[in-house]
Amino acid sequence: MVEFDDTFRRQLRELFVWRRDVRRFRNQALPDGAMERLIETACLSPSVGLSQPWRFAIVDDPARRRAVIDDFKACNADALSCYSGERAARYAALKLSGLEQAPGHLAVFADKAGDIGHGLGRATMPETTEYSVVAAITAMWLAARAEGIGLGWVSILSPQRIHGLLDVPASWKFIAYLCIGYPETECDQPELEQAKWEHRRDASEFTLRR
Ligand SMILES: Cc1cc2c(cc1C)N(C[C@H](O)[C@H](O)[C@H](O)COP(=O)(O)O)c1[nH]c(=O)[nH]c(=O)c1N2
Repeated sequence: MVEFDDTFRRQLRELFVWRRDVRRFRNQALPDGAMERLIETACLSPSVGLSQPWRFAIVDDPARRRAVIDDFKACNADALSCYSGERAARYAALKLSGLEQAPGHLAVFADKAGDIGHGLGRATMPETTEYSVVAAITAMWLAARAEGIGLGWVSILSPQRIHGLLDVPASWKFIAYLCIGYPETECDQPELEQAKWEHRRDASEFTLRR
């Protein structure tokens, strides 16, 4: 039995406050085993029916990394073309991935065909497979920050192209591409808020009582 005290709870709260989506990385390699440790922690996450549907591809191959960066550039140019005027100028000024600098590249998938868990909880809500993988990514995000390691989620990518260029099983659905490394700076405010793209709102704005 483990008990958590007030000091721990305060620190845990600080961890939530200081976790950031990181796009700017220092030129410093990750220590040996860090990526594997983060994956192990992610695998402690809840999953529907204990299905453990998370699948990981550590991307070290320079040609594959380059292809991911090229895909990001193409998708980001397409995204920019959807905005106009001042919003387009703001979008163009944002840094939306640290793919070029991050020492660690990790693609995360959900196995839609795995029979671990025997289908429990998924019959009426098959999307709970993907939800479980997102829960694991959130755990990894926080575990990384607790070690001073930054994680940045890149979704400005073509799932089909990423799937193809990483040559993973057909049943794996692409969920996230993560950049992992040491952040240039630490901050308690989201970068998109600093850039005045969007601001954080109070929890009461998102909560109904019924
Ligand atoms: C599913 C999903 C997908 C993305 C993101 C997040 C999540 C949850 N975020 C990061 C996102 O912009 C960031 O979380 C918010 O701006 C809040 O900032 P903090 O995470 O609190 O620093 C993100 N950021 C970015 O620069 N490029 C991207 O492609 C994405 N994609």
